[in-house]
Amino acid sequence: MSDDDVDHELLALMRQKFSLGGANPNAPPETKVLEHAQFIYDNSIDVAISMAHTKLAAIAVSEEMQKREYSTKTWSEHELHPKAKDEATVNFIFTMDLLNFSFWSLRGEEERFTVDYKGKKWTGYWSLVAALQRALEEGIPITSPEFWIDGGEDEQEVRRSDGTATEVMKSASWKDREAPRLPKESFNTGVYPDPPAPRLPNESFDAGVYSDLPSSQQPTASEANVTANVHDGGIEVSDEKTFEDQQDDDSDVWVDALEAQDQEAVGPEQSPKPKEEELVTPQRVRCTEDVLRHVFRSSTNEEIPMFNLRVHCLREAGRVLHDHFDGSVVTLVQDAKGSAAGLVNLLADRFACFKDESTYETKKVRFLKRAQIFVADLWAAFEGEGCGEFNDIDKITMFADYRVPHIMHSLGLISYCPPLEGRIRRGEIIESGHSWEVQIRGCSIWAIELLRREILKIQPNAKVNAILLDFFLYDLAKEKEKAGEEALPHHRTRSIWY
Ligand SMILES: Nc1nc2c(c(CN[C@H]3C=C[C@H](O)[C@@H]3O)cn2[C@@H]2O[C@H](COP(=O)(O)O)[C@@H](O)[C@H]2O)c(=O)[nH]1
Repeated sequence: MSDDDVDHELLALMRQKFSLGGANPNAPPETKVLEHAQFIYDNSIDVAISMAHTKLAAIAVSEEMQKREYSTKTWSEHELHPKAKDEATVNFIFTMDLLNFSFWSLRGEEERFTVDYKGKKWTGYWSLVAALQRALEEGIPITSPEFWIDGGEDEQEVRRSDGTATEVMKSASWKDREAPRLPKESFNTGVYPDPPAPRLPNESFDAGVYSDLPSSQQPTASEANVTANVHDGGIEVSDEKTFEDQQDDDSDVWVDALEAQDQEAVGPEQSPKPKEEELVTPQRVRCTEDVLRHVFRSSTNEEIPMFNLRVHCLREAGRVLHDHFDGSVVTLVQDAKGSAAGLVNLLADRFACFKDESTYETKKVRFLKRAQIFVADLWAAFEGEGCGEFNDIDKITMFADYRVPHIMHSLGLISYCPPLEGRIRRGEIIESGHSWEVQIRGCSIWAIELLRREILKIQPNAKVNAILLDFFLYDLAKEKEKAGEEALPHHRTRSIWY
């Protein structure tokens, strides 16, 4: 064979080994999370999986899940989870999983971020769910993507004071809009009046940029990413708060205007009471930082961790949904055409704040925890139907956070090398992207896969997948935490990813 001849055998081998020549467009979507988890486990030196404990746990966990009739139905039985199978629930779950990270606190139970709702005090993940439910009850559309982009609608409904006639008024531009004159008491009901128009002309909003930042300060996509990706594979609160600083300025403007309005309302020369026939400005809220601080207010003096990055996640997601999915989460879900892996990949490709990846031994590895838990929550909330119907749901893995690895360690499924266990026991933070953090996350995903396989060996007809195992272990962890049965604390990483 001369040098010019093509060695077709070698080419076929290379194509097969490196899937060269373009991926097969008809191949079903894959997230590669489980493949990467196995790679991490095969190359891990600081985290181990005990097959003996895995076999024992397979018996205990499958028996307990059967006893509790643990299924997708369990999801909606939680007091705070939405029950309806409708678009509002799709939006609720998306909002929840957009912000579903880093609730742990260095403070004690009495001091940590806490949300009072329905007569109870909620912490951790449940504080987020409670805050969202509370906001909706207060009339704040916190689960609406259009609300997040802070530009508000171009149209606003203006009701007559007798509530009968309604006319839709197209506001020429936010700049021209009058600050509303609402009687003071409406403010106290927690229903916020519109803040004064931002200082930008409407066109800056139409340009699809954040509406309340002077264009000179708009975070470009890469800047926003840089803000969002301060650390490889993870994220920390960044100092560059051009975006947030501007938010502070705007909210000051609004607070000043409201105080002036209050003065007006309570000053000696009472502003004339609005005449009955006058139109009452609609009680519509805009997504300013003050409104978000109200949504996530705590009954202790610790604010919700990483508040600025949560605001960033909402703004980014609102803008991406507005620009690419006509502002609708349902459209986003439908674009995945019934594939769970496809929807996970869509989230990771389109939303920086879902792109939960890291590197291990110079190889890029994917965890995609919040993208996967969004699909899993949809599947469970809709019991596998409608927006929760996926033809490949078993491709979803365990969600690599800080809570489930914690219970897996206490069950003996995973164990840590002494230096790592010491670090965790001392409550010292492990940097996001650190090899130890990546090994804990990857080995936890792989351990759940081994547990699932062991359960199917003893019960071939068991209706179990990584999602239900994960949900069950999370709920079990919370029960043990409540009962004070925690041996080792969970590992601590401040990260937007989980
Ligand atoms: N792997 C995994 N991680 C989960 C959950 C959930 C809640 N899922 C609900 C839906 C179905 C289940 O039945 C649950 O009722 C929250 N988290 C994560 O934990 C952390 C919060 O912990 P703590 O501060 O202690 O509340 C944070 O990273 C959060 O993202 C889960 O299920 N699996």
